[in-house]
Amino acid sequence: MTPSVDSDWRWGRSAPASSALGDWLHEPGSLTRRLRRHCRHFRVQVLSDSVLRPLTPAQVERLQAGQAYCREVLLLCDEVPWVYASSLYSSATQAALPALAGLGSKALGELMFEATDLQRTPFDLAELSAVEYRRLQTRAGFNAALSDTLPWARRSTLSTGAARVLVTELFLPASAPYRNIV
Ligand SMILES: C=C(O[C@@H]1C=C(C(=O)O)C=C[C@H]1O)C(=O)O
Repeated sequence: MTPSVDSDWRWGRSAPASSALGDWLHEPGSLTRRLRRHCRHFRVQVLSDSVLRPLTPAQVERLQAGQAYCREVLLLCDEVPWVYASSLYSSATQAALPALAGLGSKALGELMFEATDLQRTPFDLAELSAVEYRRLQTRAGFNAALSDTLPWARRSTLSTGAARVLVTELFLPASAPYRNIV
């Protein structure tokens, strides 16, 4: 696997103030839990769950050293893709949180947000260009047509005990933030 493409997105953006988009991008709780409130049927589609190599220097810095695993999913609301998410974690995290290996179609958040000591770093935001979005779709193997607004992503590191997971979430064009739904 090549390093995850989100490492070269233009991070560090500020979300539009007092907007539905800003509200979703800064959701501190489980995104899965919030999405479920808007869907009759919610599901996780696993796109890939594999060993990632080589790591980019930025990823080595944010993760513990050693081998890294990358899980990529789509979160679907009533069969419409609303979020693309990638989760990067090291072999040390895999050892500290063995349930990560067998997640399958269970949402990562339903595991991580059970932890009473869960901590989250501040959100880093990016607005993707049409080229970056198309490149991600091609590599990750999903199709969710762009609309008239460019999609926004957030990333932060979730940690519990010795486990730490770098979670990147991209709100896809059909999702609530772009339809002024909170
Ligand atoms: C971290 C969460 O889990 C969600 C589900 C994910 C998965 O199943 O891989 C990844 C990122 C999140 O969008 C959450 O619910 O906040």
